[in-house]
Amino acid sequence: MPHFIVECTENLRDSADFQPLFAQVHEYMAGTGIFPIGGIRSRVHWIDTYRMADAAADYAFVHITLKVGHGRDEATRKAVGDHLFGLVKTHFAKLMEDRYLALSFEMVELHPVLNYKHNNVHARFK
Ligand SMILES: O=C(O)C/C(=C\C=C(/O)C(=O)O)C(=O)O
Repeated sequence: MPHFIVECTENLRDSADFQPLFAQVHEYMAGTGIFPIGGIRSRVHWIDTYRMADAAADYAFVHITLKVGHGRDEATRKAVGDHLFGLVKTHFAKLMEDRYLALSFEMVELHPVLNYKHNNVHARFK
């Protein structure tokens, strides 16, 4: 972790290109100096079964959960969240002009004790 976890409706599969967004997210997070690059992971879960609003149009949504370790103060987490949601909004700005789309983002702190890690990627960046 941190985990940048995207839930995205299947109707965006051809138009939402996540790799450029992930590259920006990783670059920013690593650049803050408070997230170890070897722990940053991003992924998309495509959702093929959903209902949105009145289901009367081809609505789409992207919900992102960022899970981070315990201990960073709220001002720090807020600054990170504000920046990341800004990247997300910019990434989807054109699509937002063209179709119905709901974007949302939340940051979740992992439990200070019940959070288990075993990761040999960090050594590569030492
Ligand atoms: O503390 C956490 O679990 C999340 C985290 C970093 C995690 C790793 O580096 C890892 O799983 O190897 C964080 O910095 O928020």
